[in-house]
Amino acid sequence: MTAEFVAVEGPTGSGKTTIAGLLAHRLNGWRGHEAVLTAEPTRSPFGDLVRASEWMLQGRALALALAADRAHHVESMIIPTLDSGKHVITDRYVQSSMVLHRIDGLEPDEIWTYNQYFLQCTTVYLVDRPEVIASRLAARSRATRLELTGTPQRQLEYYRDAAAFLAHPDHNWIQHTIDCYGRRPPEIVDEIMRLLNQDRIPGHL
Ligand SMILES: Nc1ncnc2c1ncn2[C@@H]1O[C@H](COP(=O)(O)OP(=O)(O)O)[C@@H](O)[C@H]1O
Ligand SMILES: Cc1cn([C@H]2C[C@H](O)[C@@H](COP(=O)(O)OP(=O)(O)O)O2)c(=O)[nH]c1=O
Repeated sequence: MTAEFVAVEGPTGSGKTTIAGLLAHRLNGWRGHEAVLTAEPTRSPFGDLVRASEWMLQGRALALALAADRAHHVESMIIPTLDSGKHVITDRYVQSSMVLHRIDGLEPDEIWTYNQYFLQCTTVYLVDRPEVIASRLAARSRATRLELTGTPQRQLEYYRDAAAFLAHPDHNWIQHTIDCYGRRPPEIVDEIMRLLNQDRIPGHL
């Protein structure tokens, strides 16, 4: 069995960071492989620069900057970690770009051209009621530019479009949508584990 590459996706405030952390813990040792948790934008100096530049970089410039950060992430961390036999769980990946840079004014086809060559993964989409997500965002002390621009409804809609796009036979990504409404994080992780156990996941292609 090869190590698995799993992305946790969903609107801001849907629980990605919480679930990705718990999932990495549960995947540690699964099928005999350790698990490594990572995130995008990366915690590298370049990822930090991109995150800090979100108010200045917009549209195409931001999408290209995130794609550069992702290229470095895939080449310098994700592939070597999978090659060393460890599962990789990332908090955000290609689908975040498909949603957030669309909110920032780009067409999906353009965003895809910047992302089409990246290593495919198994994607878990977290969805919840827009009002639940909105109430979590309202409780946050800080918001990024894109969080202030795109409503939870719009992010949910664009995530559905991204899932449909990547389900096309030309792309054929393995994707699961988890309805988190009224469920505690450990239950959500149980559901993800059940789905991963069911999959014949190609993992590191
Ligand atoms: N299933 C859940 N039920 C209740 N609260 C949750 C759940 N998942 C996450 N939260 C809480 O919602 C907030 C946003 O979660 P977070 O993981 O930061 O979301 P994201 O990374 O998608 O922005 C946090 O305060 C977290 O504790
Ligand atoms: C991965 C990714 C993130 N982003 C943005 C979304 C957020 O505003 C920011 C990440 O902020 P951060 O606070 O680090 O993460 P999160 O919102 O998941 O808790 O980067 C993009 O614009 N495009 C992308 O492809």
